Amino acid sequence: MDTITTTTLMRYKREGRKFAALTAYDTSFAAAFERQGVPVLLIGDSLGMVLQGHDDTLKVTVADIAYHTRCVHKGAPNALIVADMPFMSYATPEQAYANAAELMRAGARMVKLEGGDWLLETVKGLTERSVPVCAHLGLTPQSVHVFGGFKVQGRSEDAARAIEEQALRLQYAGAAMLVLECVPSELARRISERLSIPVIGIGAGRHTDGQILVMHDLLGITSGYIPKFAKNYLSGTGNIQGAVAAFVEEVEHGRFPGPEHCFE
Ligand SMILES: Nc1nc(=O)c2c([nH]1)NC[C@@H]1CN(c3ccc(C(=O)N[C@@H](CCC(=O)O)C(=O)O)cc3)CN21
Ligand SMILES: CC(C)C(=O)C(=O)O
Ligand SMILES: [Mg+2]
Repeated sequence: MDTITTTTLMRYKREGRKFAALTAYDTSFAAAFERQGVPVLLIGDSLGMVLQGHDDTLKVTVADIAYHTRCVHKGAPNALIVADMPFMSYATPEQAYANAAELMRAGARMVKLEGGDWLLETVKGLTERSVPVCAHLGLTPQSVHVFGGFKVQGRSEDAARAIEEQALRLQYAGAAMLVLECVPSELARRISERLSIPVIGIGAGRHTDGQILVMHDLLGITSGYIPKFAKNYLSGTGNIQGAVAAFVEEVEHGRFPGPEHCFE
């Protein structure tokens, strides 16, 4: 795989070429994902749930993400490696700068932050200081206790408009990419059309530029409640390489997600 940069993804977007993304936490899976042509790998703070067994993502530390970023970096030298900034690690711009530096030194090439307008100064400041930023709107799991559960966001007209306007302002502040999680498909379609930066969806319908899944959901080994947007690709293929290849293929051809994985 050629080295993937934000320029590559901007070109995919202009060409209308859909792309796959996966979470990754270790060298061996990262290498397998890169080999199957997954251009974007996220060291997600979902690791607090799928690796550490917590019931939310709030207990994850910068050291945890840095450790797993080092592991993924070794396995996937060419993928665009995005590291989640954990809960409260970007509460002020200064904290964000120090913690983003640690993740970049661990091998990240972009950091992801959850939130809207309150983050505009931080996004601008990080970008000016040479750290590419991916914004994350909609169901932002670090806010689960504010939302009162992992609930679809942007269902009302007002809430949808607020998310759309925040997406535009985040792009204007310098965000290089956007993750939209658990929002109605129509809202995600509108935002993906209005933004020039790549938009990656999870539970956000089929019209975003990219699609991301937590790798454990792709392999069907998530314990407990499985989100509606997840799809087990291992059951249909029988081996991990085949599962990843099937996911990439379905995303690139617009066959994933299907209506059963979306919120209307
Ligand atoms: N295995 C796993 N997959 C994920 O996608 C994921 C994690 N863990 N951990 C971190 C966050 C938490 N996420 C979640 C967790 C649950 C739902 C969920 O239960 N959603 C309901 C929506 C209910 C509604 O408001 O209609 C669903 O039916 O999927 C969504 C996202 C996404 N992330
Ligand atoms: C689900 C993705 C977008 C994420 O933020 C994570 O894995 O932590
Ligand atoms: Mg996350």
